[in-house]
Amino acid sequence: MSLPPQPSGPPNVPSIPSTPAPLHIRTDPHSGRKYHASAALPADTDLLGRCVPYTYTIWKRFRNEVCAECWRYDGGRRAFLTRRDDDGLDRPSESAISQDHQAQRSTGGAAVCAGLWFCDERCQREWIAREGAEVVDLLRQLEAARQKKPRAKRKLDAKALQPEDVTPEAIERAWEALREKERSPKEVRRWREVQLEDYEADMARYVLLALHRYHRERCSNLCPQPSSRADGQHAETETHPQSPAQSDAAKPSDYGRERMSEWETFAALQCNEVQLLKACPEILEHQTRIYQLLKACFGSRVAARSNAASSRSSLTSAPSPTGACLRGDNDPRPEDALLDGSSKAGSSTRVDADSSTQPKLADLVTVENVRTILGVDPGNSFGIWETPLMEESECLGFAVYPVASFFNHRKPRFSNETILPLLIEYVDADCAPNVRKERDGRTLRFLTTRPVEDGEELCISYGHVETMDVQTRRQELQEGWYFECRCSRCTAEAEEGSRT
Ligand SMILES: C[S@@+](CC[C@H](N)C(=O)[O-])C[C@H]1O[C@@H](n2cnc3c(N)ncnc32)[C@H](O)[C@@H]1O
Repeated sequence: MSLPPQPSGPPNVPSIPSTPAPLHIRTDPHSGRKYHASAALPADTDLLGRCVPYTYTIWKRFRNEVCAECWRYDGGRRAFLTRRDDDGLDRPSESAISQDHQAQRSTGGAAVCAGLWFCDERCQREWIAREGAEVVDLLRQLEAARQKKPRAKRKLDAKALQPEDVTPEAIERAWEALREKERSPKEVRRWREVQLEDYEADMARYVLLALHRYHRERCSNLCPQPSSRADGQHAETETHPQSPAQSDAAKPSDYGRERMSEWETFAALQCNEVQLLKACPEILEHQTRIYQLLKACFGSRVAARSNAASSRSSLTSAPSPTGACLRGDNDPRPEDALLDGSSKAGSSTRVDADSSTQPKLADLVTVENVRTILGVDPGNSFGIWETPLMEESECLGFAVYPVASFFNHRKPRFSNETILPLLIEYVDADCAPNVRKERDGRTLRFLTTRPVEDGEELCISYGHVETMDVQTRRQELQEGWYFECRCSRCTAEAEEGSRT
């Protein structure tokens, strides 16, 4: 599902790109949007600067071996990870309260960990400054819903779709059923009991981080407010797969606009929901369970209030020292403030007087947004691979870098369909990637591998397929990224194969 690693290139390249970025987006009816050079560029041109992920997840298996900030991994050794969650940071009230709150769900009253480990205080502070201090509490709540022990495999819903039944309409019906159910607060409260399997909890973290980023953008007025989707209708599908929330965000034609918000760019990425579910129909059930839990914990203010109320009684019997001196009994709970969207980066535990007009995280936990985020992963995300990259490198998780996801894999050959197939060695060079990717911590950089002409398409390689024969290569790209590769090399080799 995630883009595999690229070999690293030389490190001696500038980190700041020339501005404005020397590339623009064009659209092709078959391969969608793609980058082109806006001018002749020398080798080693830094095309996008340092790209940071919009959202990511580290698989649970590696979570206590990888720094959540710089993604350092030391072959499974953990000695370099000296900080955890927000431990040691001066953030008394929310943390203490939320841990107490979570004690309800954890066994034996032990506080639930948010699942964040850091090299040192610097990494910890950087992560918290970027993501928001309140996210630590949100992740704690989410982790409390992770199954404690893997159970025997859950019996899949008898009505689960079969691959041949997977159509956009069938998927829409499944989500519409959830929209119907969530009209009942009682039903949503029941969803709080959902226990997520590891895969589901890891994906839920990815969704939650994206929703929270979107929320922060709206709080800083960087992002348009979502339009009301009471009818639950999705945007009309254009020639290229569209995200469910794309009409709230950008159309492909919006590219080139002066400034798109990060959420708009993220939500405008190609949606591979149908392709993913056709390949693995059981994922739909995982996705709906992720939604139920997120809705119940973070999207339902009714449920959140009752949650906060029961937490209040547990606090009364065992108040945390810091919480007790910071709040009066009638003060709003930090959990309410968080869901009301009035807690800005953990700096305040009070709900402002005008909180009703402020953006609310709860309002973003919608079927459309969650489907958009889940639909972006397959085919757009980049694997977080152990470095230096080797044959046996571990894939530690995945991340989405919205602006980086418009690079196509090699140059598709569409405009010249009528040209007789060229010699394979020649077309290989013709469509060979002219951009390489480098990872430094959590940032990615994209650099030209050779001089590029004005207007030339800029493309990367999606990974380890390069040495495979054309059939295997196309199959890998189809199964991993859901497209039939139309690059000159694949096209020519396939034509050659069918002639011989
Ligand atoms: C990471 S996205 C790249 C951006 C994409 N073109 C878009 O409009 O969002 C990957 C998708 O681009 C298209 N694509 C990329 N490289 C291609 C190629 N060599 N041949 C055909 N389609 C390609 C496929 O639809 C693929 O699923």
